[in-house]
Amino acid sequence: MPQPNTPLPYLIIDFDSTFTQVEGLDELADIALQGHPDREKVVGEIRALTDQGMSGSLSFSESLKQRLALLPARREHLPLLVAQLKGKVSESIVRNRGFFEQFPGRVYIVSSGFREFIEPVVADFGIAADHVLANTFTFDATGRITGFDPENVLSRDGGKILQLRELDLEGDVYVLGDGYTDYQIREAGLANRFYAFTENVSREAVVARADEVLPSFDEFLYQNKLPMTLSYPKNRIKVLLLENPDVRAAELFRAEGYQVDSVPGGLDEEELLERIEGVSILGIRSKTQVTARVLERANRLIAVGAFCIGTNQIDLTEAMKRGVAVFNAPFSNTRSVVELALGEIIVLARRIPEKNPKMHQGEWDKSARGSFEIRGKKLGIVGYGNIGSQLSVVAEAVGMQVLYYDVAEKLQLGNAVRCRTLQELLQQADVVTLHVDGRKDNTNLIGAAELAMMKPGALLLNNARGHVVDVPALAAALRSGHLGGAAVDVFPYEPKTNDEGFESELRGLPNVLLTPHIGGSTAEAQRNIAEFVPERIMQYINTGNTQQSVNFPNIQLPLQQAHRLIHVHANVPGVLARINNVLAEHHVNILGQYLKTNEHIGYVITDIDKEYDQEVIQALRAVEHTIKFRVLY
Ligand SMILES: NC(=O)c1ccc[n+]([C@@H]2O[C@H](COP(=O)([O-])OP(=O)(O)OC[C@H]3O[C@@H](n4cnc5c(N)ncnc54)[C@H](O)[C@@H]3O)[C@@H](O)[C@H]2O)c1
Ligand SMILES: O=C(O)CC[C@@H](O)C(=O)O
Repeated sequence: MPQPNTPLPYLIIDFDSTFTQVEGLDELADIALQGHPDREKVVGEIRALTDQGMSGSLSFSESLKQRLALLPARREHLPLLVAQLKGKVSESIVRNRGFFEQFPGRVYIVSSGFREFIEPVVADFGIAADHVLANTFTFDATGRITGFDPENVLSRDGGKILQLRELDLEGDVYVLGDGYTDYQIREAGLANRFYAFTENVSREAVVARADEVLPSFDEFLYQNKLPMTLSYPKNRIKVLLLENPDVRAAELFRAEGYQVDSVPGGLDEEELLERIEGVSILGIRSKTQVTARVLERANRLIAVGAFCIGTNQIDLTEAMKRGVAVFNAPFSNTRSVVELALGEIIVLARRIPEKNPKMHQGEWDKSARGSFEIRGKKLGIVGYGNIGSQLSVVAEAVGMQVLYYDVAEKLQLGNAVRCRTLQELLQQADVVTLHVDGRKDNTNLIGAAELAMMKPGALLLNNARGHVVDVPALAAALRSGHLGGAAVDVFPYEPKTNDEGFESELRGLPNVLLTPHIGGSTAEAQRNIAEFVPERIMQYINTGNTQQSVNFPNIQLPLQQAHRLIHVHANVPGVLARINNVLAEHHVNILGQYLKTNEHIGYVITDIDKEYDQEVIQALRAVEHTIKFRVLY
């Protein structure tokens, strides 16, 4: 690791809920009370006492005394506790193990917890026993923990202050902790700074007094320009989620340590322009337009997540040219759309959109007129991609004969028959269903001429994109009775929120089923999407893997013991050579490298074998035609 530029201050680090994610005594209570009939009640009481002691509402020594009195713990419980705590060290501390191993002499663990479990946990990080200042248990002859050594200064109120006085450290002292007793060291003038560590727990009273708040240890290292494993603290990564993706998405981003902001509904361009600065990850669905103007304003944007299939709402080329990777969920809601389409075919074939409102108005209209079975009927699928081809299988299973038309060569599933032209399909199908993508060229793919080619009484479904169908022409074909019905889920203009009204020429027409773009709106699909998209984005941020990005060259380089650099540049000759010259000039050896280009950009992942210094980084950033450069770890 590179050396810090200035002498390192002494770091006084609390153990419970700071070095580890949990309170040692709470964990011990859990172990000691296994099988105890009042386990939950007693553990709850112990936790409450811990909290009161930490926030300063109960004196520390009183809190400790009362907790130990409630605890039927024994010496033989301690190895179990240590093993448990080793698995619960705070994630950012684990991540920066190298820092502790490099500077063990500058770190003290000062804790009101107990040496018996602290010492073995921190030893794994190179922190020696004489840098652990903590209480010690007392035991009776049978091995039961009876209390604590009252001679130890840390068992008293203000114990940490007394301990720091005894230590008498020379030079700067910084305290990192989650409790009031940690802050007291600074208050007593024994530390230059107090950092409230909130990765595991955040106490209002403590945060209010802190010089700085640390959502992670990375943030401390970053602020103090100290060597760290990540190049950038995750808590500085801001996520903006629009259009209500499933809550799981925010949960996953938060669990990764990112800051998450959500705005229900969509934002129009002006509103998004106001919100986009400083955002690293933007999450949208089908409504939000990510335009060139938005991308220009997006000064920190790393990735856009489309929490849906369609990405026609995003200026993909502009995003690519600005080094912003876009990810979507290409098949998380496929099945939901297929099920909706199948339901719609049956519902239209039975003229339910007419019969259902009549029933609600008290009208009994029992008749078979215009109603038919779908068995044996011809289903024409336009766009035989993920949705189209899956619908093909399901429709055959209920006895339909499938025809399909696709501009690309596609694997023909089951007994489906390929049509060589759209016209061929339109002329034969009893039901036409659209599943083409939302590319601009597909605007008005189905207009008056195409509708006229359809069989009299045929049905049309559009669950793809609103602009694919010429809506006035469709309305005319329905009004004239040429078409027997239609189901439409997507519209050229869709309301921004549920508070906005819906206007369309299709309203009130016979046998027309209108739905508010809910093809993919099922619990299963939304959950799948909310897991799929954040996973892809986090993989990109953490490893550079762009597999399944819709606008970046797809690269995956296996992880290895190395430092990883990623570089996005304009696709002009010689950039890779220049990157490698910089590395060679700085005697940096390349362990692995993968470059892939497309018509606009080149994307290269480089693994190097040794510590990089700021000079190499600056030189790489300065390589001509660089769009984005990031050091991952
Ligand atoms: N209603 C909803 O809620 C909802 C949900 C999911 C997806 N969608 C939309 O459904 C559509 C299909 O999704 P998918 O996942 O199957 O996409 P996909 O990319 O897998 O398939 C689209 C297919 O359409 C073909 N195609 C494109 N233009 C064509 C044309 N003019 N004629 C014939 N074939 C053409 C492509 O070659 C491709 O095979 C997309 O527009 C998507 O945005 C809507
Ligand atoms: O949920 C959405 O907003 C869009 C759903 C669908 O059109 C998609 O593209 O996946």
